[in-house]
Amino acid sequence: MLPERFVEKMNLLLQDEADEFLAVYKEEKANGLRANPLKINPDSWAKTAPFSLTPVPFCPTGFYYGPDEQPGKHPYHAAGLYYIQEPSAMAVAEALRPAPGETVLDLCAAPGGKTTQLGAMMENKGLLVANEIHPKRVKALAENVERLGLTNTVVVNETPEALAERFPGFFDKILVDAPCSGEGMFRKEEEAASFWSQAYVEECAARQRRILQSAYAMLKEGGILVYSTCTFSPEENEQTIEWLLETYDDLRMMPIAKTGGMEPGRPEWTKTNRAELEHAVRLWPHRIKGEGHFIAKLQKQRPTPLWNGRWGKANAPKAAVRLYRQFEQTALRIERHGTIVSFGSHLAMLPERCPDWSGLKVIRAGLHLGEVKKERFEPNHALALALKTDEVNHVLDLSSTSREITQYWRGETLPTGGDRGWLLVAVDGHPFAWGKEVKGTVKNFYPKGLRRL
Ligand SMILES: C[S@@+](CC[C@H](N)C(=O)[O-])C[C@H]1O[C@@H](n2cnc3c(N)ncnc32)[C@H](O)[C@@H]1O
Repeated sequence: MLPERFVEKMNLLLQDEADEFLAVYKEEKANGLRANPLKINPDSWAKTAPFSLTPVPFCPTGFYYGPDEQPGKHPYHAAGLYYIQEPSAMAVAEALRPAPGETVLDLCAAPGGKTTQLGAMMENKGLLVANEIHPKRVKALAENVERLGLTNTVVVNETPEALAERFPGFFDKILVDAPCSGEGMFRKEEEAASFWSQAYVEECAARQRRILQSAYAMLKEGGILVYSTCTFSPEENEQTIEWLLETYDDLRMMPIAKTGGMEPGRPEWTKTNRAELEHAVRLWPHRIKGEGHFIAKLQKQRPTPLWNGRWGKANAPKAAVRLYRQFEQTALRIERHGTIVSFGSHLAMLPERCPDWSGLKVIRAGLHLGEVKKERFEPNHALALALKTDEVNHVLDLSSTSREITQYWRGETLPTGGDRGWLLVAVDGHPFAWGKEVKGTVKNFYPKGLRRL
């Protein structure tokens, strides 16, 4: 059931178009997945995938899948070949499109739909900071970052204000995918509709402004900000951008290409009626196949002193690094170069040009290599998912339709007859998890919390 006042408000805003807009709430939602170019070639994979996929017009790695399919339950999902994402949400990272090597912040990042898309665009080069304020939601973000094989990403659990204090003028590109009243989620999550009120819309708008103040402070001169919501209210969209342009007179709106049915922002829904608001885009559920989004892109012009904080330094004990290097020499065919840091008994390799994070809450810093346990090195699941099968000496490749892959996913051991030590269990050639083959049996190293029970 749609809130009555929401229906009245949309009728006023959309007038002749309102019936068409409101009718979509009676239809089935569209389902989408975004193929992960860090692991597969999206186009060729889509042709052979075990789902019926059709392209999303505004995202080259995005596909719609049918209402009866369940890609979330397939082992390819666990192997990080794709991310299940509401189709219109796929347009947001496309508008920012960071290049490999840039310094990028995703300020409101959980559960990681846009982070994983940005990381793939960056080809794991440069630095991507994925921040989430809520301690529970940040866990899902870290899991998705690992599953998709991101190695240049630092997952952080901070407020935007704490980050702004530490990183003024630091980032080339920032995404604020803001917490919003979620009017575009009413079809996907019925609960979102029960939260809705005009007062809630206004509360969200005030919070968005606070978050944007922090984002602005963290941009370099010439840096680019993308702001997005999954709601339709002008208060949280055009009016938020109007406020931003009035507050920071050096911010310039940049046009976003209006592909695949996207429409311009609506200046007439603001006080000042600035024509440049048309550079923003609206994805309407009655115009595209998806739930709806608003996206705006802006560039900072004001001279901003460059960040001059401290950089991250290697601090891992030599003995621990030696154990990792021994593991690398026996199990892998590659050597990874980078700054290795320790968190207790755990080792991680930092992304390029990574700042010092002391005093801030970091959940995951770059690539989690593994842990030293009783003088031995145990590789982490994240390392398995960041490798390619030809980078590992021993691979146990299982078919996605085999009983063994389901057994392994459940946490069972597998009899193989060999004794090769660490090996990479793969599904149809894609890394799935670590296993340790000892005296004829592969011991299961699929993380307990991720098992499919
Ligand atoms: C729209 S969701 C982000 C979705 C995510 N970007 C994705 O693509 O998967 C907005 C996020 O902002 C977080 N949030 C809530 N209040 C916040 C605040 N005051 N500052 C920053 N983030 C906040 C929420 O916990 C939520 O995870």
